[in-house]
Amino acid sequence: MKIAYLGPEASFTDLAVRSAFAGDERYPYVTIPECIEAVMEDKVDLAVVPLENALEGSVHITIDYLFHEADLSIVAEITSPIQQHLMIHPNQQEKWQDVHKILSHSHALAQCHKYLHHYFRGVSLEQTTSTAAAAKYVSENPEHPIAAIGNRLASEKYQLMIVQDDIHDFHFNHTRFIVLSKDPRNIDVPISKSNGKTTVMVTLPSDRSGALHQVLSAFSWRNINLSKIESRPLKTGLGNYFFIIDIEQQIDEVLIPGAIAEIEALDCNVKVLGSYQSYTL
Ligand SMILES: O=C(O)C(=O)C[C@]1(C(=O)O)C=C[C@@H](O)C=C1
Repeated sequence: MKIAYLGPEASFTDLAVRSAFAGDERYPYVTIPECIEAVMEDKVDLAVVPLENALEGSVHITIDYLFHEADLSIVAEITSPIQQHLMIHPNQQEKWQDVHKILSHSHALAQCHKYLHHYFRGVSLEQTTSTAAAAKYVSENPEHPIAAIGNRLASEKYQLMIVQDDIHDFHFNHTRFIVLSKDPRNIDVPISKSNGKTTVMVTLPSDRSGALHQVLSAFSWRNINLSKIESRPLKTGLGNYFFIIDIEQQIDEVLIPGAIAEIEALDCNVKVLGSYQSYTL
């Protein structure tokens, strides 16, 4: 299979793809929308993109793109531990504490916020398209006093030196990656499997009091466990939102379809993004 991922090589997304799809062909793309479009345009079979980090929360571009732009299904979820390290070009080894700029993905910078505030106050932070893109940039600019934040594979791949390891602010740092496909299908990944999940996106009728409460009741009285609900702007005006809801079980024949039918009868719009297995690295 051909698999698009947020690259370049040695991003955290690449690490997840290497573990879950060891024998498959990997195709790096610069941005998350480019990965998603590669599936829509049949350039690849699947795309793997980040969805949520335990410290920094959702990757909004992924959620928004799936709601507004793409008609794809989530076919698997891969949760991976995330360890962030500070790395520099070996030419800058002596002066690593005096770097002028630190580059990384916005989520990685946020995961190390306390560390950066404490040790690199006043140093400019620059966002890159991924942690691996930051490492690659540092390796291509050996004369600049700059550093990147990323994983160990990136330091090896781009021949950088790790000067501080495990700089993420909280020990429990995990990211959920989703596997996207044009058709709902079963993807079997040779890593440890936990319970299945279903993700839906719900739009409420405008201006009806209690609508969200009624949506949640449709799940609650059926004893369907939810693990996440988050609102995102509909982009039609202030105060207009859609909701992304994670259900802690795979779609069945009765309970979830029943809840969806009840929610639709309330004039809500429901889109099932996927019903899939959850894997943990
Ligand atoms: O930049 C990378 O290496 C990515 O794969 C992206 C990403 C993210 O979007 O959250 C993935 C995992 C980490 O949480 C940091 C960055």
